[in-house]
Order: sequence, then C-alpha cells, then structure tokens
Amino acid sequence: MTMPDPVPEPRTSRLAGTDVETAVERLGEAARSVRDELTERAAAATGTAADLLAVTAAMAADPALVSDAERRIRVDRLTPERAIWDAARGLARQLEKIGPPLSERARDVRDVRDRIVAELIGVRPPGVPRPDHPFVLVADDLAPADTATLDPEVVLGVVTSGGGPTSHTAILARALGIPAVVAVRGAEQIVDGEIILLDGGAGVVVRAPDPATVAAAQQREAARRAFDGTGRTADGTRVELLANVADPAGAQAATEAHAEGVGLFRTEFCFLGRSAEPAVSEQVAAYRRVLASFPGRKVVVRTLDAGADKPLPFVTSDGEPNPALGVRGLRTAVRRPAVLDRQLQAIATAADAENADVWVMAPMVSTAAEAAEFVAACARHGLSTAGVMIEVPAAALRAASVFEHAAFGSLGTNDLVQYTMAADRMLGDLATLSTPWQPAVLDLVRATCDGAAVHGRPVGVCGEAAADATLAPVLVGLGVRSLSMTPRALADVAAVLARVDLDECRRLADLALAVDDPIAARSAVRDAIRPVLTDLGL
Ligand SMILES: C=C(OP(=O)(O)O)C(=O)O
Ligand SMILES: [Mg+2]
Repeated sequence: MTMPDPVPEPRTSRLAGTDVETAVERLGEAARSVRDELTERAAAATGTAADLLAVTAAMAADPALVSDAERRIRVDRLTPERAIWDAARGLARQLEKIGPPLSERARDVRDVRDRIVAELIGVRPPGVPRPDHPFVLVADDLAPADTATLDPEVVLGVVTSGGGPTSHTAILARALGIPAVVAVRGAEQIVDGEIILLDGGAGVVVRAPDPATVAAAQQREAARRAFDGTGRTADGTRVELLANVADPAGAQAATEAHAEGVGLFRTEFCFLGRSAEPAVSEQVAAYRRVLASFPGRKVVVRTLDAGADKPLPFVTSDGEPNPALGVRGLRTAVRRPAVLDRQLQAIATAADAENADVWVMAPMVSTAAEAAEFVAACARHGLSTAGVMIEVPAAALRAASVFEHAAFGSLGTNDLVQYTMAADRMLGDLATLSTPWQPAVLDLVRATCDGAAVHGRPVGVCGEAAADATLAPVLVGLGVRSLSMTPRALADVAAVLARVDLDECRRLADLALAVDDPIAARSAVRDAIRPVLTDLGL
C-alpha cells in the first residue's frame, strides 16, 4: 500500500445561513470519530507508538481547537473543513510563539487538522494506512515517528524512494525486524494492491514477480541459516555478534535470533516525538524492559543521540543551518548537562535492578577531553564500563588519546562515512560515496583499532556496516572484535566469519585497503572468498 497524498488545503467558501448548524454538527462528528479512532489505536499499541497516538487523540478532543472552528462556522460561515483548517493554523502559531516544549505540539495540531479534514471531505487520512490485511508499505520517506508506530505483524516490509541506506527510517524499520529497502528508483510508480517481492537482505524490490522468482525467494527464506549464539572465525578467534535494538520489541527479536547481547541500544528511540524530558522513573522502566531480556549478557546503552534527523525538543533546538554538524549527541550535554546526568542516573538504577552486564557509551564524541568528561560523569553514577562511539573522523585520528579514557569504542560507521566523505547519509543520490567500503573509511577503522590497542581497549562496529557479511571479515582483519547489527543479519555474518581464519581476515583487509575505489575493494574481497560466498548463497 502507498502512503496517502497530503491532505489538500480546503478552499475558502461561504455557507448559506441555513447550512450553518448542519456544518457545526458535521465538524463535531468528524472530530469525535478521529479522537475515537486514535484512542482505539493508542490502546492497541505499546511503547513509543502508544504515547504518540495518545497525544494526538488528546489533541482531537481538545475543546480549544473544535470550539474555535465552530465559532468560525457560525460567525464567518466557513465550511467545516476550512474552519478547522484556520482554527488549527491559529493554535499552531500560538504554540510556536511560546517556544519549547509547547511549540512541539504544533505538529500534533496539524496532524489532527489533517485527520479531521480528511474525514470531512472523504479522503484517506494521513499517516501509515491501516488496512485489515498485512501489506508492504511504499512511501517517499517516513518520519521516524511514523516508522516507530509500524506494527511488524501487519507491515511486512518498507520500500521508500527517498532516504539513504543508513537513514533512520531504514534503521528503525530493521530494528523492528521489518525488511526495508530504501532509495528505490521507480518506487513512486508502485500502485496500491500491486504484488511486489521485497528482499531486505539483498536490497532488491521486484514488481510483478514471476512464479519462478517467487519460488526462488521462498527457497532462500526457508534455507535461512540460524546463528548458534557464539561468533568466531574459523580458527576460533572470538568476534562477539550482538544486536542493535531500539525498544523492548527489538530486544525480543534480538534474543530470538540468538544475539550474544546488545551492542547498541539507541535510547533516543524510546522517547521520539516527546517534547518534555521523560522522568527518571519512566526512563528506568524503559531501560529495564530491554535489560531484562539479557541476564548475564552485555548490553551497550548509548546515551541520547538527539539531533539532526532525530530531534528531541527537550535537548535539541530547531533552526540550525546544518544539523548534522550541529549540537547533537553528546554535544547537547554542554548546554543541558542535567539531562545527561539524569539519564546516567536512570541507566545506573536500571542496571542495578537487572542482571545484564551494562556498558554505557556516548554518541558523537570528537575529542579526548569529551571522552574524559563523559567517563567521569559515568563514574559519578557508578557506571564503570564507559566508552565512546567513534563516528567523527577526529576521534578516529586521535584514537590513542581518546582510549586513554574510554574503556571501549564502538564505530558508528553510518556517521563515520557521512563525516569522512562529506556525504549526507540521508541522500540516496550520494550512495557511491556513502559506503563503508570507501578505503578512507576503512583507514579510519584501522586507525581506531590501532589507537585502542595501545591501551588494550576493545573496539566494535555498530553501524550498518556490521551487517554486511562480506565486509565483516575485513573489519575483523582491521582489529574489530564485536559486530552489532539488525538481528536478521546475524546468521549470514556468523556463517561467513566461521569460514575464514584471522590471518585471512587480515589479508582481506589489506586487499580492501590496497585500492582507492570502494567498488574495486568490495570486488577484490568477494573474489578472494568467492567459494565461501557461493556456498552460502551470498
Ligand atoms: C550506529 C550509528 O549511530 P546512528 O545510526 O544512530 O547515528 C552510526 O552512526 O553508525
Ligand atoms: Mg551515529
């Protein structure tokens, strides 16, 4: 199914006097029906989705909005759809003037407005469609908040024409276990009801597939390998294979896939769309729900990575000219140190209450001083295993200094690629630049591992690169000893690693670094392990 078109702005036309009361009644009915539908959906949802829906339902029931629209029908004799449009505009502007956190509600006001107008004029409501059968969702792109509300039981896959492979739409969908293929040329031509074949692993979408293609895909799916829960190379070198999770549902998908633990818990996804900082008690509850799935196992909790395409109004500010280079991740703690402090307190409390082996790391660390400050902040809360994400080239280049302080490092290759290549990770058009196969990026992976080795610190990868089964042995050859990925990728990565020994991994890394071109690097590695890949059908 495709995402509906935006709801059109209604024309300003005047009612005949006799139609006024009917119009008021129609408006009331439409508002009630929108409120009831959202309330019902909120009750059926959990976590972030439930919170987002409950906020919008409350807005639909808000008398300020509806009574202002009624007044406009009675006084200005506007049609109900135009009246609610104008009323919403007035309310949204007032909220925006007040500033955060209330200004954040302006988006909800517009969402409710669109839903009521859609109900009144009989078009599809905005947002993710809700047919009563499972479907593949096709969209230009999805907001993180829309993606967070996808139900994996109903949404079988996501295809977008926009976004890059490491955009948060793709990441969030995969964290929910939903196969996603993004930046698909021609996706906008797919129509409602059309049959498509989507292979998330291979990144392929086939329109009107013939029976033989469908049968082959079904066979591949049936032959999916299972991961036995311990990652290692052929000579027994341990490579921890972990999962990236965003919420308790993701934690369950991770345990079902036998992940050894969690290499990246993206805490900001627990609170997307929220304008106010969640209370410590709420944070503790959210973190405990994830930690509870991993008794005795490692869970790397990342502190809020707010900013750029993941705005959290209680720590980020709108209007930066260049948000990816702005105040995001750990940088938000300079202006709002108490938010980080309360999060660390919540993580420490959750860690005490559960039995997971909790590690904590900060996103967007650029300097050794930042690493030192973060580690000290963690220590004040008794969090002794404190590390950093390496996703800014400066931190990779000065890794030996950073790892004087950080107990471990986790390479965020999505951002590391973006900042190394100066290529926005959201732009599918820059796909040739935006790949972790870029030798410059691999140089920085090596520099990070070498710097960490000076202090005996472990380095992992938690960006999407970790899910690339061909790249995995190269990363291991460069010195990486844990890979954290979407649970669906674990089996393929484990299978490849089990077939190559550490020396071979080192040779593959040298091969990849010997050329200047990412496609040539990938081909060289694939050629070198061709029999393994062919055997595994990769
Ligand atoms: C893992 C990463 O973090 P995020 O994708 O959430 O920015 C990364 O940048 O690679
Ligand atoms: Mg990142």
